[in-house]
Amino acid sequence: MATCETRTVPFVLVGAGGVGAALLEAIVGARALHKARYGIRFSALAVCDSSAAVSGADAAGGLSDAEIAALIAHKASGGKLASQSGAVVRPAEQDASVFLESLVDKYSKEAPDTIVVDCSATDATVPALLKAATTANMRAASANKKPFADSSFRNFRELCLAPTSPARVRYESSVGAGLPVIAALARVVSAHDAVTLISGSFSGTLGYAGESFSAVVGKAKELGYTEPDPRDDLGGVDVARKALILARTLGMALELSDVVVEPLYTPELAELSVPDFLAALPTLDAAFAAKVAAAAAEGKVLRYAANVRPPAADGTGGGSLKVGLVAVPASSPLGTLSGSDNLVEIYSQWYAATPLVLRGAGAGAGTTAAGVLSDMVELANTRG
Ligand SMILES: NC(=O)C1=CN([C@@H]2O[C@H](COP(=O)(O)OP(=O)(O)OC[C@H]3O[C@@H](n4cnc5c(N)ncnc54)[C@H](OP(=O)(O)O)[C@@H]3O)[C@@H](O)[C@H]2O)C=CC1
Ligand SMILES: N[C@@H](CC=O)C(=O)O
Repeated sequence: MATCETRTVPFVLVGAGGVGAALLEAIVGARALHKARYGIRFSALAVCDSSAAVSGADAAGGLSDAEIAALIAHKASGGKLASQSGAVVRPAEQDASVFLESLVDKYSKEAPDTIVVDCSATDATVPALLKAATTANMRAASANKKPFADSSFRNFRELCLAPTSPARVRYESSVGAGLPVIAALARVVSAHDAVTLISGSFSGTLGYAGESFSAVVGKAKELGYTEPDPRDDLGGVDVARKALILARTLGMALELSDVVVEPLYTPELAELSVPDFLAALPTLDAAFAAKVAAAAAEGKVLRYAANVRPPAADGTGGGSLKVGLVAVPASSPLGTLSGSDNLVEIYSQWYAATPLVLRGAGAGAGTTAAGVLSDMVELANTRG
């Protein structure tokens, strides 16, 4: 019987919170499948949190599965990686982006086919991801939206739209978590099927928007759906980033400031710290409940919806991005969403009367990590 050699695929993980830990767990759980089906074994060369990087030294130069399990337990108990023995601690005065870029630089020399995986929620990863996207055999996968929605379309173009990029950079979980939204859109784009509209609900947290406001936000936070800073969710910025990422994937040269955003909280609350902000949320309950009741009186429900409208095929109109609260019929596709479900409808030349629809869990550490892992397998399988 022929034996299939197993190829080691090294990676560096930035971010060891809910999604990062779920990813490590999923990688260890998928070892037998990855070996049998793809002939690969992922090896964690380093894992970073906001304080430090820990690296491994098993036969493939990575963390052993026992070390990964201990790291996950340490993070779950609220620990910092800086307290782990052998950790490379980021000096307090060093900018996080410099620390991460120099780490990626080191591995670009020691293990040139490393995949840099971003499961953090910081834009400090931009230089590290750009380095991975533009260095010989390196690759990048990200659940983090910020680098893809940052202030420079130029960065996005270098990360995702350069001719070599589709095989080098994946950011599937940045929109709709594990739902293959970017993959579906990329196929539509590659077939020159002009997209006329992308619409739906792109927030797991705000999918709950029909119930008691503060209780629902608290529940979403407990379930790990909210951003590390939940004001990003409630201010609409998280959905705006997702809309922008979809627009940029279509090639639209837009910035976050081009998105028309309707926040769900008042400007005074924006000034508060996160704990004070969460404590103040019940003050919004009565006004929100009144909106829910007004919609219900017309057989409607409230949803936080997004619309990405590209310019018309004849070049007229600059295109528009809009996210905000809408009242929709309770029986409509958007109206029947529940829990953390997302709905993404893509209208195009070939999906004109009936859109291409992706619907399902749009938040949660497990499904988000699954999307990242699938990105990593694709990157490992598409080496030049
Ligand atoms: N949760 C979800 O449902 C989804 C999340 N995402 C995205 O996934 C990402 C992670 O989300 P989640 O796991 O829930 O968030 P968490 O807050 O649980 O984890 C974030 C992690 O990033 C680390 N981090 C912060 N700054 C840095 C830095 N400078 N260098 C290295 N690591 C850093 C944190 O470190 P420390 O532990 O020290 O604080 C933490 O480990 C986010 O970008 C989010 O938008 C995408 C889709 C769905
Ligand atoms: N905070 C986000 C997480 C996924 O992107 C959400 O609620 O959808």
